[in-house]
Amino acid sequence: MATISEKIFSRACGHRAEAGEIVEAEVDYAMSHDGTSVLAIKAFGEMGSDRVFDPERIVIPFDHIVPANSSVSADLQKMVRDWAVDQGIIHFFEAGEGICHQVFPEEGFALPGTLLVGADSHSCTYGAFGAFGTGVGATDMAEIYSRGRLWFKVPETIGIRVCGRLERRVLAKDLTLMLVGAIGADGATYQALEYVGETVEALSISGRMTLSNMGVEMGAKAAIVPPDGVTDEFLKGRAKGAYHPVHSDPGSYASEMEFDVSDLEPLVAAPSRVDNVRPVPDVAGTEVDQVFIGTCTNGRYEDLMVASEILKGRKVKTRTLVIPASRKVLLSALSTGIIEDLVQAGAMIGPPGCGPCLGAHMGVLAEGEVCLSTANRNFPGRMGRGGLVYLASPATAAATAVEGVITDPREV
Ligand SMILES: CC(C)[C@H](C(=O)O)[C@@H](O)C(=O)O
Ligand code: SF4
Repeated sequence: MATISEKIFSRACGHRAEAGEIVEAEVDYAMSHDGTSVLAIKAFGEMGSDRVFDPERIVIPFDHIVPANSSVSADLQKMVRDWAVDQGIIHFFEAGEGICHQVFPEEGFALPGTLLVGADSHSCTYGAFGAFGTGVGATDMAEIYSRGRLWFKVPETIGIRVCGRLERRVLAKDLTLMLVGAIGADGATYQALEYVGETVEALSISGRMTLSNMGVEMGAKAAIVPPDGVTDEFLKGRAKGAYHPVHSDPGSYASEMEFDVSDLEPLVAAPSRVDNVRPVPDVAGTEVDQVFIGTCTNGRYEDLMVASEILKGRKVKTRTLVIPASRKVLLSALSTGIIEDLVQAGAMIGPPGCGPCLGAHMGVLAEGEVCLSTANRNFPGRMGRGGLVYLASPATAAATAVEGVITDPREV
C-alpha cells in the first residue's frame, strides 16, 4: 500500500520508500529562476563544483524581475545568463517567456510520476500534473546542480476529497482559498496533499494548477492531483518524454478530509494572512487602490478570459494591472481579442513574469494602499512596504476593478 508520493520516491531512490523515511533521490528536472539561480550558482562554486550533473535536466526561466529594473539586477541576470551558456543549459527561457511555474509545465517538463524540484516555493504547482513538485533553497539547488540528487523526508499524505459543483463565477481560486482557510497556513506542514473527488476531476489544468500552487501556503511539501485523461490531453504533443503515472492505493493516506463546494461563495484572503479567509459579501464595498490580475496562481488564459468577460465594454474605476503568466498566454489572449478588451476597459498590460507579486517592481504599493490581487501571498509588505493585499479569484478581481471597491462577481 503506497501513496503517489511514496511511489514517486521509491522509483527516484531505488528502493521502497515509506512516509517518514529520509531518502536520497534522483531528481528528474530541476528549476531555478533569475532570482534563486544567483545564490545557487554562488553555492555551486563554493562547493567546489565545476560542471552541472546534466545540462539538459536544469530549466532556467527568467521571470522574477523582468525586464531588469536596475543595474544591480541587470548585472546579476547577466551573470546567470553567462553561467547558463558556459554550462550548456539548453532549457533557458529569457525574460518575456513567462513565470517559471507556467513555462515549466507549458514546455512539457511537468510529467506524472516524476520528482521535480525548483528553487522556488511554488514548485508545488507541478503537483497539478501528478508529479511530486517541491521547492528547495538555493544551497539545496546547488547540490542538485552538481549531483542531480538530494535528500528528502518522504511525507505522509492528507487526502482531500472535494465534491459538489462550483456555482457560476465561483472558481478554482475560491475552492483553494476555502481549503487554505479550513486547513490553516501551517495545517499541512511537511505533508503531501492529494486532491481527489468529482470537483477536482472536473477542474481544467488551469484550475488544478491554481489549486496545487497554493499547497505551500498550508505548509505542504507537495499538492498533488492524480493524473487522468485531462492531464494526458494537456501533455499531448508537449511532454518532454514518456511518462509513467502513479496513483495512491486505497487506504494509504495518513488522514482524510472532505469538503462540499455546492454552496461555496466567492472568497478573499484578507490582509495580512493567507488563511484570513472571508466571503466576498463580508468585505464588499472595501475601497481598493489597485487590482492585479496575474501570477503563477491566476495569470493563465482562462483567468484572463474570466476577467475580460466582466470587463468587456466597461471601464475600470481603479488602477488595474494585468500580467499574462507567459508569452503563450499573452499570444492566445491577443489572438482572441481578450487583451484588446482589457486595454479598452482601462487595464495596463505588463510583460509576462511575476510583476509586483513579490513587491519587486512594476506595480508596488504605497504605504497604506490596498490591492486586490489574484496572487497567493498577502503577508505584510509582500507587495510593497505598508501595502495591504486581498487575495481573490480573477472574477472577483475584475468585478472589483469595475466598481473600484471589493465586489461580488455574481453581482456584475
Ligand atoms: C523569490 C522566490 C524565492 C520566492 C519563492 O520561493 O516563493 C518567490 O517566488 C515568492 O513567491 O515569494
Ligand atoms: S508569480 Fe509570485 S508567487 Fe509565483 S513565482 Fe513569481 S513571485 Fe513567486
